[in-house]
Amino acid sequence: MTFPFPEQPLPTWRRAVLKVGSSLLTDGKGRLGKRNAAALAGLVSRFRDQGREVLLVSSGAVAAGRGLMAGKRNGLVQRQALAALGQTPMLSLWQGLVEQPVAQVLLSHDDLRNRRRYLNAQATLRELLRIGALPIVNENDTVAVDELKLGDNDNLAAVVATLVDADMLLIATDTGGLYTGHPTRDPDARPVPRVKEITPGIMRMAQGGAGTLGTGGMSTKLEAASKAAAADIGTALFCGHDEVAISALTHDRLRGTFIPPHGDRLVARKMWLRHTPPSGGVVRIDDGAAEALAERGASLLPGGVVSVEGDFNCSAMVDVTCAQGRKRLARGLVQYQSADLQRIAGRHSREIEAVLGFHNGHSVIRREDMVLLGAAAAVH
Ligand SMILES: Nc1ncnc2c1ncn2[C@@H]1O[C@H](COP(=O)(O)OP(=O)(O)O)[C@@H](O)[C@H]1O
Ligand SMILES: N[C@@H](CCC(=O)OP(=O)(O)O)C(=O)O
Repeated sequence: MTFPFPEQPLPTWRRAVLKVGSSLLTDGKGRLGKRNAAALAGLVSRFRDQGREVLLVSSGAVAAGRGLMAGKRNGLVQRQALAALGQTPMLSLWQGLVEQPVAQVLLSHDDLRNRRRYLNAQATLRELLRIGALPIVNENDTVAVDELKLGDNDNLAAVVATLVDADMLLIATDTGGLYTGHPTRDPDARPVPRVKEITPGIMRMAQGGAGTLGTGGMSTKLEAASKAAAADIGTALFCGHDEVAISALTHDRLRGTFIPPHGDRLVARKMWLRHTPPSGGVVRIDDGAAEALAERGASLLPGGVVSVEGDFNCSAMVDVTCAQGRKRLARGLVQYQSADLQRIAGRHSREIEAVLGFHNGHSVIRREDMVLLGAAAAVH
């Protein structure tokens, strides 16, 4: 019996990388299975309805390839062939479960070491998010020989999170999160809900590698969390087959392990936002939006905008105030210039493109581009 994880609040985020490993995508016979993927695809869709962006890092190509061929094939070149065979079935599995179009992105170490290719990968991923596709990233196993391998998809997910400037790394596992010892083999193993820092002692808790299908297991998840924390991205480990844990995430609650970011980047960014010169522009918002900003740390959506004052460009620093009066609630960088913002004020985010003929994202001011002022700042 494994002990359950307590529920805890999870810092709100706007763009996340969700990593799903082979063990969650295969059935008992090692074939590609739909059950867990369906619940996780549902989670991706709910995040999208909430106006958040998600990229998927999905394993399962080798397992899917193995499911198609009889006999054992474990050498490098055989795994590469299995990955090539299984890549399309893995992608089709996801495409059958989400409404948005899925986009296949295969990366290798070389792509990320070369600055031009790194920037190209970054631009493509951002464009895919902008047009509403679901990027599904996997290692390009077919060309990645051992010394050029990124290694495993947990570490790849941390690299992708940094690449797209995500503010959360969500790693689904086949167990509840990190335990003090192996969850099924060690009867004394207890849940670890929060890890402040990945020390050698914490690494020792993760024993052995993954099962026969994956390459990761818990130790690569901790390595990935450590990389993400250094890039100021928090990591949440949760059970990818526990419906309650999955649904909790849509309310920014975690049943699993949280590894917080180191925090320096956020502090520096908030400082910078606080001191960026104003453009003179004012965005007035209704009470619901004011509450969402202060209580839930949400981005400002066009639906909450009541009126706009002043002439400003996209990316200008504006004051966010109540609908009446001059009380300043926040300041932030706008995604739309004043004339466009006037036209989308009060509208739903999904109407933006129809009204303006283009789309700069769901938000008027993204969470990471905003700093709360006065009493509201005390909450977030
Ligand atoms: N301390 C630990 N806490 C949790 N899981 C651990 C620990 N040590 C080893 N493990 C193993 O790691 C597995 C989690 O990785 P898993 O989700 O299978 O990986 P992948 O995503 O690579 O398929 C657990 O099921 C367990 O077998
Ligand atoms: N690229 C491989 C997965 C490698 C991997 O890291 O697997 P896992 O440990 O299950 O996340 C594949 O698609 O099968």
